Amino acid sequence: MSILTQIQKVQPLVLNLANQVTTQRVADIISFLGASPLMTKEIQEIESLLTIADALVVNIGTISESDVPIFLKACQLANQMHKPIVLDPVAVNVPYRASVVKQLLSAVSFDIIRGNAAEIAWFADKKAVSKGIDALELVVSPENAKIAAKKTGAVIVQTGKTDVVTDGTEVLFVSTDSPLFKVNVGCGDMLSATIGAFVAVSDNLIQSAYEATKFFGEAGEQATEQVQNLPGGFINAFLDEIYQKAREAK
Ligand SMILES: Nc1ncnc2c1ncn2[C@@H]1O[C@H](COP(=O)(O)OP(=O)(O)OP(=O)(O)O)[C@@H](O)[C@H]1O
Ligand SMILES: Cc1ncsc1CCO
Ligand SMILES: [Mg+2]
Repeated sequence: MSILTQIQKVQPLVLNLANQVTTQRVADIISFLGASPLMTKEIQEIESLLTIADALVVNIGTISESDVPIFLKACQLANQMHKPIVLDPVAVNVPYRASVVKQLLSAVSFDIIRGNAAEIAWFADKKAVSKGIDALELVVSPENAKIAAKKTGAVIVQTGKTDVVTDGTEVLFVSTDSPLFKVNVGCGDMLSATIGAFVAVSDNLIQSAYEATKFFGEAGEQATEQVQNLPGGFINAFLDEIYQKAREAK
């Protein structure tokens, strides 16, 4: 049974510490995939929510100092409960965010880290050109992704024109031609949530990360074929593709 079919069967609960920009899109894609999204910002309920959750997706996109305790507690409890964690280290190249992620890395094991080329370069201790949430480096470096995987112990999904998925040894590639992914803010956040839904029903980290990334890219290519080269139409066509492809897997 494919991981996508397994999602339709189990309808896993994906718990999100989401950012304030793309919360709705992240909830939508989890729901359209056949899984169940839940967002929280309340530390007092994090233990009970993790008890019923199948995976945790942690996105630092709009993190502030008062959020750090819930991020730490959620991740530590998820580790204790053996629930998989996906980290989206939005703009980790910015110093404050780097200090938060260092704090998390010292206390927590992440199962999967999904970021753009500049964000993944940070985990590999390599210099990279970025501007806020955007990677400005066009060269795909499987080397950085492999180093990041070895340093963190996580499966790394490094996105760009070609996506690289690696556990530090095995390296898998996903190449899809959907340039409007770059224009629509939050496609990275949506991919991290998609990976969360896949890993929620599979113990195989690299396989779930790869299949989620491939599925996401293929839906993007099919959406591109349907719309004029405009971002608004693309995002709706893309979400509809996700929904249809997920239902076909039933
Ligand atoms: N130049 C590109 N051409 C085609 N697809 C791309 C390109 N860059 C990224 N993508 C795709 O866009 C999706 C999101 O990856 P991206 O690297 O833009 O994440 P991100 O920078 O974290 O995005 P965001 O912060 O807006 O959520 C992935 O599926 C990736 O394959
Ligand atoms: C634009 C933006 N700013 C913080 S998070 C976010 C969405 C992309 O991750
Ligand atoms: Mg991002």
